[in-house]
Amino acid sequence: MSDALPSPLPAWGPPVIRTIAMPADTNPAGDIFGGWLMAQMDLAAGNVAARRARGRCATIAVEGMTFLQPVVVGDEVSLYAQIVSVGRSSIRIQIEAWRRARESEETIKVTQALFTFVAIDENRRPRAVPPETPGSGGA
Ligand SMILES: CCCCCCCCCCCCCCCC(=O)SCCNC(=O)CCNC(=O)[C@H](O)C(C)(C)COP(=O)(O)OP(=O)(O)OC[C@H]1O[C@@H](n2cnc3c(N)ncnc32)[C@H](O)[C@@H]1OP(=O)(O)O
Repeated sequence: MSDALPSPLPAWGPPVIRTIAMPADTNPAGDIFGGWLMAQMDLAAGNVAARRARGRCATIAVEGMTFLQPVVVGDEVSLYAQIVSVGRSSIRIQIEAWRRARESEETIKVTQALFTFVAIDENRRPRAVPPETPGSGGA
């Protein structure tokens, strides 16, 4: 029998990014800066979008950005992503960030948002997202 604690993590597969919150990422109050978390979410979603679109993508919108719990220095922060839908040139991706305190197995959802990316060409104009291929992601 396993001693592992039950985990409510999203069933979206492994995190796209896992990183450690560092002192340089704090706001004046000493907690982790929300802008740093948003940047991590943008990076994670952008990585998923670029993989699905097989090339460059630009963030066009962020909906429902919600900060549920604070993150503190030393936390392990994991970014989970799921493609929600794919349009002609756009890809919508749900992102959640979860924290794990350094010396705990408890994981807590700290932020969530819906990012929309547009696949762009070399002139930064929208291009069609190519058909899905094995390994390029869902939806
Ligand atoms: C060289 C290396 C490459 C590979 C590298 C891989 C690395 C991977 C990791 C990096 C990960 C970092 C990721 C950071 C990504 C940025 O930081 S990007 C920087 C911030 N974003 C920007 O500067 C974008 C600025 N905006 C623009 O340039 C233009 O709006 C765009 C994006 C070119 C779109 O042009 P547009 O004429 O407005 O587009 P339009 O044809 O009207 O609509 C296009 C689509 O967007 C949808 N749309 C339009 N407005 C909205 C809206 N408000 N909300 C939702 N959807 C909308 C439309 O419905 C349409 O969807 P489809 O029907 O085609 O599916």
